[in-house]
Amino acid sequence: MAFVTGRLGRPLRSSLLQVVQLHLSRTMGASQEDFENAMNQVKLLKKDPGNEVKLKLYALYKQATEGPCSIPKPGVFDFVNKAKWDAWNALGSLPKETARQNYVDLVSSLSSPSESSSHVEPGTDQKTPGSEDVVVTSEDGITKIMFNRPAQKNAITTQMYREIILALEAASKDNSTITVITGNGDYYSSGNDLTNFTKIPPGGIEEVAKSGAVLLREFVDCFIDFPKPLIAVVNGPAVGIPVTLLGLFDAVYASDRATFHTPFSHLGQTAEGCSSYTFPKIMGPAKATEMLIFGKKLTAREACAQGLVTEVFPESTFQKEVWARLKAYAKLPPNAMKISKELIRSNEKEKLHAINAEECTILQGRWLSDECMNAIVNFLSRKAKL
Ligand SMILES: CCCCCC/C=C/C(=O)SCCNC(=O)CCNC(=O)[C@H](O)C(C)(C)COP(=O)(O)OP(=O)(O)OC[C@H]1O[C@@H](n2cnc3c(N)ncnc32)[C@H](O)[C@@H]1OP(=O)(O)O
Repeated sequence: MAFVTGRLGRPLRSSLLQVVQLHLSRTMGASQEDFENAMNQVKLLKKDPGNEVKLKLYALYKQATEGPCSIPKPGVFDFVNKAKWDAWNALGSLPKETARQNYVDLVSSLSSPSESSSHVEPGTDQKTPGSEDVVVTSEDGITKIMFNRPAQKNAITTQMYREIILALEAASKDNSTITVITGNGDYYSSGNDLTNFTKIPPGGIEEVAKSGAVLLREFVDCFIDFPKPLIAVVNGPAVGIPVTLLGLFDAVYASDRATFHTPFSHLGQTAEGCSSYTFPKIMGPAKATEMLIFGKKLTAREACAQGLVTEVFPESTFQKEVWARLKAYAKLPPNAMKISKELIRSNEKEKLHAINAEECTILQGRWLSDECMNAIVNFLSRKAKL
């Protein structure tokens, strides 16, 4: 840890790079060969991935091969080309290498049934085969999206953010009535996988920060816009983004073993998931400050007293009680529930999108700060037993 002290800046960046060398096994960006393989895989997809995904693939392909969209915008009645142009243009100045990597990741999440989190047939009772990092099942009117990296405390990789986006998009349209997010193992989730920051593309750390902010914004937007009742079944401790997102859920059921921790200042980071707005609204600014600025960890009962958690259950009966209750809720008329959710949430949506955008812009800058790099180097050094 010698290299994390003193005045930072360039030396710290090179320290981060040194630590990153220890984590490089999974960190190389997609090669041209990976990209070409992915293009071939797309042609072999057994199922039509749907228009939204096809537009994403088109946009990423164009960005990866031609760079930012610079062709004239098609006319309003040229619906197909306008949708393609919009999708490409929305990628802004995303670097070619990142687009290539995102394309490869997206195809890999689609191409094998055991890999995709979002390919549960709508309305069917089935489990996604295989043991992947995000597992989606749909049963008894409930679509369950489960973090599934128990050995890493369900830390969320960039691939998982993308899979959850796809899973939420699919769940919003499937036949289920309610959607649940939960974790496998002893943790709900330990938040952003801090090794996400070690995948340094040719554009450097600036590019990591930029593409991270784009991904985070898209991820949180999906929660803001999710149309059905969204329930968190918090089976254990939660750190970082899985905590902040709770303000966008419709109900939060927690085991009495769960804890809620947002150590952003310790990490040189700032609030996300719209928590800079939802937390003060839910618990008042003073309690929100203790969590979001001072990193105070709450027990499940404290979080319930603050209004962040709906109800706490003893660990011994948690799963049984919560799922029995959710199965009963899932039998309620789906349209009435969706309309009521719309009534409760719609007047906040625009504001939440603006807050999300602002939080992501601020975080993009934070990720480049010495404070943040220092914290990540510290974590990686401990992990690498330096
Ligand atoms: C696209 C980018 C979007 C970014 C969004 C912004 C999000 C911000 C956040 O979420 S901030 C929160 C980040 N999370 C953390 O800071 C938690 C870090 N982890 C820990 O502090 C601890 O691991 C712990 C308290 C969660 C658990 O401690 P312990 O019980 O002692 O277990 P281990 O530390 O041994 O963990 C087991 C194993 O898991 C790995 N791991 C756990 N959490 C993370 C993580 N967040 N990122 C990466 N890896 C994690 C840990 O390193 C161990 O791995 P190993 O066995 O050493 O290989």
